[in-house]
Amino acid sequence: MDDLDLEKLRTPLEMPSYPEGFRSGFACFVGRPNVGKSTLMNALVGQKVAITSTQPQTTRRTVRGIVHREDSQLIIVDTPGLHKPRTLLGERLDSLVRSTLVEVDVIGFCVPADEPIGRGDTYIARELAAQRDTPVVAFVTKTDRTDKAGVARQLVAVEQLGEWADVVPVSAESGFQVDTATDVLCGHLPEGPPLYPGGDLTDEPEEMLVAELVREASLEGVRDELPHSIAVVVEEMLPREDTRAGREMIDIYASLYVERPSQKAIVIGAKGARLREVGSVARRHIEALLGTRVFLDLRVRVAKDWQRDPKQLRRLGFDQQT
Ligand SMILES: Nc1nc2c(ncn2[C@@H]2O[C@H](COP(=O)(O)OP(=O)(O)OP(=O)(O)O)[C@@H](O)[C@H]2O)c(=O)[nH]1
Repeated sequence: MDDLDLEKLRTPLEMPSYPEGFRSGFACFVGRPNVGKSTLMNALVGQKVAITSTQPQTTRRTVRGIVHREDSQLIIVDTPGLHKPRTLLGERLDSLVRSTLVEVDVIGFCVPADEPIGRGDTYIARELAAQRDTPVVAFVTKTDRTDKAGVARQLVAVEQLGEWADVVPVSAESGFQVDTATDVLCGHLPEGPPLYPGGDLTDEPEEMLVAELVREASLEGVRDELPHSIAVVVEEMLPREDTRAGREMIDIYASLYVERPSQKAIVIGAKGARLREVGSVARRHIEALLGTRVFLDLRVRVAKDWQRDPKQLRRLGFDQQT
């Protein structure tokens, strides 16, 4: 698991030259679960680097997406939804979010256009008011889900929630204002050289991205309580020659951890049908990500109550988040 040390990452790359007035720095999106933070980050970066799901609270990791512009470089840190902690895992996520907030250059506060503002939003707005030194841009997300009047009403409501550097309506789905969102965030970055090489879209290790794609596939269509109980660990990624096709391929061995035997049965499905489906969906996404053929071996294991057990959390890679 990635320990977030933005200061270390601020060390500029040895770049031969970069335009005068170049801006670079870090942004993060906050908002209650399911408001579209990960989807917005993916839209800005132009590639799927954070997993998204219709289930709330699916984002557990800090994934960085990098947006490259002629005149700026925006590094996006994806945070889990800021929410009141319920489990040990929840507490660790919350402290991760808080430590991220003070280290970034600009914060994007997401509120969906199609839902009334609720207690979750006002709770977060209050937390953000405490970040006086970091500019906050409020994004009214998912504008495609309502009409113009609805968006306008939400813009006014969000204005009244706090003091924002800007308020920007955006739809990651239709692409509406996605470029503007980048412009506005980049406008709040300090002047400085690029921090990452040109082509990189994320600095997340490949194993982590692969694990997230498996987890995303495993969440499709499962009941509400299961998503929080699944963790995925990639055990091995072994490149080898595909002798029949005469090109490289990768064998990937991954474990899906659940908390109880009953959950294991759900994930595997009747005669293994669900797990096979999860494997084939995940494999397609992983092949697209890695640009090579993949053999994917998935095992489902039970790690009893891992969300509440510090030792299990450590084993599953959640220890460095605090
Ligand atoms: N129609 C529409 N749906 C969207 C848009 N952005 C996100 N969604 C959907 O909203 C759901 C939640 O999106 P996520 O990006 O996972 O939300 P999140 O805020 O990162 O969620 P957590 O990980 O729970 O914090 C998914 O089903 C997305 O497809 C949008 O612009 N338009």
